[in-house]
Amino acid sequence: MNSHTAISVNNVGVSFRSRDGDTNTVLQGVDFDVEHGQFVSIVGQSSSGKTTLLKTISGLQPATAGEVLIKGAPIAAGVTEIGMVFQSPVLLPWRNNLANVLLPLEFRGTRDANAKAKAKQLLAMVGLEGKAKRYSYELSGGMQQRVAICRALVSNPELLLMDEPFGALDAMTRDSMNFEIQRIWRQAGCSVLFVTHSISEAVWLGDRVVVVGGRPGHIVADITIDLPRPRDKEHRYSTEFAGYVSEVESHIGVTAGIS
Ligand SMILES: Nc1ncnc2c1ncn2[C@@H]1O[C@H](COP(=O)(O)OP(=O)(O)OP(=O)(O)O)[C@@H](O)[C@H]1O
Repeated sequence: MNSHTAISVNNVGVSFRSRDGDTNTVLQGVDFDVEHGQFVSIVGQSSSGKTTLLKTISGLQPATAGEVLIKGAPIAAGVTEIGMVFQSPVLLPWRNNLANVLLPLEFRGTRDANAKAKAKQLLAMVGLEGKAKRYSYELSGGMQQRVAICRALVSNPELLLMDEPFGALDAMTRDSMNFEIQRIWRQAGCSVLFVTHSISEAVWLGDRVVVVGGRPGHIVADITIDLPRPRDKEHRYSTEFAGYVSEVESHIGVTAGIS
């Protein structure tokens, strides 16, 4: 760990015990750091433990071995430093979009005089400035996911955890959200851990692609993606991009992608 390290995952293991007493070790010896402001994509076969890893980093799932440190401190102390976005936006239908964004501050009792302005500023950042008073049922899937991203960012988290955030969107919306999240991340200045089933999405977005594999799950590859930023469409058709996709595929153990 150095002064730029946002998060350290130190030799983490997670086991579950079934009702009949069997132990299922899902993760073992998971060890990696994320630098402040880095975008790290996580890929791996289904059931390899990617969601379990994100939950453990967020503190929702206790590690049975090792530890997770956020800026050098145990996660329990720094839980407000983390924002989460899931595949489903899970917005409360009786609250308008602005009130949904403000929700984490109300839960934590940290809503202050500037909160509303901050929430409005985030909605404007994701292109929803005119939708603050609208309700989730009035928005498209991509717009709902942008509100969920604002809700995750409203506490100025050090780390944004995203678990297949665009998995439920149609291909064209997903494509535009890929551009959006790149812009949002650069503006927000936080670190991102981004789980996806799409290898090309992982490569296109990531500073690194971390591959989880094996039984129990561990990190089988950690590949630095040395493509220029900001990334645009032409990078997806470059030889370098194709090379990275092929390298990630070889570590996952598939030849035709995983979704
Ligand atoms: N609370 C739990 N209790 C028992 N087993 C669990 C629990 N949570 C996850 N598991 C098991 O851990 C393994 C990894 O699950 P996880 O959801 O982390 O995988 P994943 O890589 O995210 O999968 P996918 O790509 O399909 O979403 C699975 O076998 C799952 O059944």
